[in-house]
Amino acid sequence: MKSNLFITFEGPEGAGKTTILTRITERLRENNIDVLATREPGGIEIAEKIREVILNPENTAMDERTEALLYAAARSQHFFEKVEPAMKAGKMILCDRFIDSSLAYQGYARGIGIDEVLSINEFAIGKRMPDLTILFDLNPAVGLARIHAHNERELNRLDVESLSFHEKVREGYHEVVKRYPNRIKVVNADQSVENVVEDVWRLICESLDEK
Ligand SMILES: Nc1ncnc2c1ncn2[C@@H]1O[C@H](COP(=O)(O)OP(=O)(O)OP(=O)(O)O)[C@@H](O)[C@H]1O
Ligand SMILES: Cc1cn([C@H]2C[C@H](O)[C@@H](COP(=O)(O)O)O2)c(=O)[nH]c1=O
Repeated sequence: MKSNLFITFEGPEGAGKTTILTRITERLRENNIDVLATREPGGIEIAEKIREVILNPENTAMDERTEALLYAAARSQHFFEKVEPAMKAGKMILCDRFIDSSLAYQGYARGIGIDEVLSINEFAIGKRMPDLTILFDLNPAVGLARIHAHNERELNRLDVESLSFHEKVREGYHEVVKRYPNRIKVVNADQSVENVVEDVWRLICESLDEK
């Protein structure tokens, strides 16, 4: 069975993407599937440097178009340096965020426009889209409360946006789902970690069966 699927995890802050990605990676490896787990923005040196610029809370003057272009630049470097070669080597890719984050955050919530942000991303990565995207759907207030309660990482420039911004991000994701109903599968992220892992595992197995 071919297992070199490109799978992305999407959703608002604190939805559990990183937690579940780690658990699913372990389970895939136990099943002898060769997996590359990576993240955006970042995943390689140049893109991690761009991440520091985008997410630094001191960069309050950053224009929203600059922000969208920096995410697209980091994506281009990460995709061609790391993701595509790994896919060609037969690996399954699990990527924590990808293009749909840009469509929801910059395109919809920032108000640049989903089509406009799509077009700069088409310049960055061509028409390469994931085989499967899992949207971790959650009330953003719940996700933000998780981040504040656990206090595991510093808050970044996007985390500290208003609750209404994060509510728009969620709406933005649902607009993006309407555009790509076959690719994006929605999971209820407001349940136990175990239940979310099982829902995500089932979706990945279904995609593998279809391949
Ligand atoms: N299903 C869950 N129920 C309760 N808490 C959870 C659940 N999933 C993850 N968490 C906790 O919520 C916090 C955020 O989780 P995680 O970092 O995985 O989210 P994320 O979606 O990757 O967030 P971000 O995009 O903001 O980095 C962590 O402390 C994690 O332990
Ligand atoms: C890829 C991408 C990300 N973002 C935002 C979403 C988050 O607020 C941060 C990344 O932080 P995380 O802890 O790694 O989830 O960046 C965005 O606005 N647009 C994008 O394309």
